[in-house]
Amino acid sequence: MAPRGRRAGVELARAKTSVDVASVRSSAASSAPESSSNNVVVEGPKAQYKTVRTLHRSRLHTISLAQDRNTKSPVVLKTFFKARLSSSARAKLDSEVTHLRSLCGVPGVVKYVAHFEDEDSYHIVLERCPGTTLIELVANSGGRLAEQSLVCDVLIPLTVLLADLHRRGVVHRHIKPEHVLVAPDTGVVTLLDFSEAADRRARCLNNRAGTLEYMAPEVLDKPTADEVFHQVLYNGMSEEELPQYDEKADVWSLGVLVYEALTGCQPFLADSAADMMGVQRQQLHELDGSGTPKLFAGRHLSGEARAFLEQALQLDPINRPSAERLLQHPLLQRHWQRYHTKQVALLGSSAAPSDASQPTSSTNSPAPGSAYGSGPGGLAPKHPGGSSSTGSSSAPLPLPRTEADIVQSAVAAGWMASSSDVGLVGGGGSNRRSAGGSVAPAAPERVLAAPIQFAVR
Ligand SMILES: Nc1ncnc2c1ncn2[C@@H]1O[C@H](COP(=O)(O)OP(=O)(O)OP(=O)(O)O)[C@@H](O)[C@H]1O
Repeated sequence: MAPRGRRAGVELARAKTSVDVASVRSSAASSAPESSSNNVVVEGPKAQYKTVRTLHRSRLHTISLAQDRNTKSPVVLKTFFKARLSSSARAKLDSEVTHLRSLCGVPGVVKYVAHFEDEDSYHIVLERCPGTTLIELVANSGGRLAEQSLVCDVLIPLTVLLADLHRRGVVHRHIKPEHVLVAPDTGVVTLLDFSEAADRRARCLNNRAGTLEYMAPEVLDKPTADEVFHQVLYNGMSEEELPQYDEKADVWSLGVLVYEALTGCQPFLADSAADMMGVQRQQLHELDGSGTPKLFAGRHLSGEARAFLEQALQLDPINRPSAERLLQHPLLQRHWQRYHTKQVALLGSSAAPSDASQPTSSTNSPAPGSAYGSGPGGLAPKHPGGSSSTGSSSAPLPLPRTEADIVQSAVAAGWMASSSDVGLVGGGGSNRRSAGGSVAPAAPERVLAAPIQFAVR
C-alpha cells in the first residue's frame, strides 16, 4: 500500500491499550474508589482554575486551557470523568502523574503543576506550553516542513530530549506530531502526554502501547495490556517471561514523525496491528521499477534525510540506532551549527542586562569537547575556540564532532541530564567546578565508550 495523506479524524478513533499490569492489579484490587488507594490525592480545588476554552475532547477526558486564579498563570487542565474510567485507564492516569512528577523540571517535558480530584473527575494541571503542535505547524506550513526548519526547530531538540529520557530509563511510547509542541520563535520544543510512558528499570515493556501509525514493529507484535494481564493473572506467567522491547521503539516513532513532517504523508497506514506489520515490511522492502523502496518512491528527500529515515525505520531494533547515536547523524550534524547559533542567540537575548555578571548556562559552561581534553576521560578531541573552561560570550561555539561533544554540549546548556544525575556514571563521574564557579558536568562515560559510526561533515 502506498503512503497516503494523513488520515483525517483518526485521532478520536485511536484507542490506547497499554498499562502497567502491576498498577492495574492494584487498582482493580482496591475497593476504595477514591484518593486513599491510589496516587491521585486531593491537592487543590478545581475552583482555583478558571476554564478559558476547551482544547481537546475525548470520551474519557477533556483538555482545557485555564487560568490559575491565584497566580494568573495560564495552565492546561486535563479532566478525566470518573464514571467512564476503567481500572486500566485509571492506572494509566496514575502512571502519567507519577512520570510527570518525577520528570518535573526536565527541559522539554511538559511541566506538572498539580493533580486533584472532585466528586466526578480527576484533574491534572499542567503548565501551558508555548507553541503549536507539530501537526499544526506542518499544516500551517503548506502541508510539509522544509528540512532545515524540521531539523533545527524540531528534530535536534526532540532527539536530545529522547536521548535524555532514555538515559533516565524512561520510554515515552507515544511519540507523534500531536504530542510535540514547537515554538520556533523561542526555540522551545515540549513533549506532551506521558500516559504511556514507562520506566524500563521498574517494569517490563511487554505490551502494545501507543498509536498504531507510530508503533514500532517490535511493539505491534506484543499482546495488549489486557492480554498481558490475563496471561499473568490467569495463566500464572511471570512478566519477565514475555518478550520485551526497549527505548528503540521511540526511535521508530521519531522516524515516522520525521517522514510525515517532511513529506506531509503518514508512511504506514493500516487498520490492525497485524496489517500494520505487513505494510511496514512492504513499504521498506518492496522496490519500485527503479529499485527504490516504495516508502521513498516519488518522495523528494535529501540524501541525508533519506539515510536518517533508513536508520530510524530499521525493522529490527538491534539495527536501529539509539537516540543518542542519532545525534551524530549527518542530517543533524549538517544543521547543528545553525541550531546551536540560534540557541545561543536566544539564550543571550533572554538574559537580563542586569545579569551580565551572571553568565547564562551556555556562556559559563565549557564549550563542547573542552572538558574532555583535560578531564579524566580525555577521549574527545579539543576544538578551536573550545579550550577555555570558563568560556566567553564572544567565543564561537564549535561544531560538535563526536557523540560525546553533542551530549556534553547539551548537558552543559542544561538541555539534558548528565549521566551522574541519572545514576549511570561509574568512577570518575563526579562533577568538576570550573574556574567561573559553574559546575561542569562530568563526561558521560557510557557515551564516550560508544563507537562513532556516522561520517562527520
Ligand atoms: N501543557 C499543554 N500546553 C499547551 N497545549 C497542550 C498542553 N497539553 C495538551 N495540550 C493540547 O491538547 C492536545 C491534547 O493533549 P494530549 O495529547 O496530552 O491529550 P491526550 O489525553 O493524550 O489526548 P489523546 O488521548 O487524544 O492523545 C495537544 O495536542 C495540545 O494541542
